[in-house]
Amino acid sequence: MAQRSQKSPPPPELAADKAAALRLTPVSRETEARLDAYVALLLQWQAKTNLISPATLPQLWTRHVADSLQLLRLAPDAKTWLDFGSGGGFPGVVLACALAESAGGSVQLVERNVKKAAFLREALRVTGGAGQVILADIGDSVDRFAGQVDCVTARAVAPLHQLIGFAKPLIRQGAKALFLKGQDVDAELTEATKSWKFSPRLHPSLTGGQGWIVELGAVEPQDQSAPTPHGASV
Ligand SMILES: C[S@@+](CC[C@H](N)C(=O)[O-])C[C@H]1O[C@@H](n2cnc3c(N)ncnc32)[C@H](O)[C@@H]1O
Repeated sequence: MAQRSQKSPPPPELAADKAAALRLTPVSRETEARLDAYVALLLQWQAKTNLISPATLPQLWTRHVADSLQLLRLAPDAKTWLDFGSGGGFPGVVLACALAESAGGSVQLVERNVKKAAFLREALRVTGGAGQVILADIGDSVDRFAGQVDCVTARAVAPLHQLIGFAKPLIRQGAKALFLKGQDVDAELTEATKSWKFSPRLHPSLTGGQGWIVELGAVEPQDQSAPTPHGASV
């Protein structure tokens, strides 16, 4: 069970931001209690470790929590999730808090930074989130999850072409990919099509700004031996 927060209420600016976030992405009372515990821990650790950009702290709930929660409605039947480069826990810990309420739901959080992995473990412990932290490099660990993942996620970890390379074994086995991207999504898509054939669905972020979610259901490498329009091979 989530540990109910015994602290005083959040400062007024965070209370308004939290209300706005939960209007965008409503959650159960149980999930809200877990998220409260997570935010309290994150603010505590943030004082000594840089987990998120300090400039975004006043919008922690909308910029980070709701940004993460919005993925759930794009994969409503997904039970097993894998989050690449979870860092301070977005979207991985937020998803783990929400999935704790659904039977069989869980998230694997892959993070190579020792300190951040320790934070993620503590966040799962304090919130009772359904997940597990994997202290590893994505490239070294992803193969072992093929066939077991319904949905793979990443935010602010690597360019799209690299994320597709990491996720390819999972997507081939039926996983859906949901990658949170910013305003440079078009350039990233253009770059990725040099290496990969794919048909992305683009969802505008519910949290406003210039954010997008790139949804992928199938990827294949481009045929590197195909002749170019000038007759040379690439
Ligand atoms: C900019 S942070 C973003 C963290 C979080 N996803 C978010 O949106 O707040 C990128 C995180 O990905 C991790 N990371 C980057 N490349 C990785 C890799 N190849 N394997 C595992 N973790 C990686 C970094 O250690 C860092 O914690």
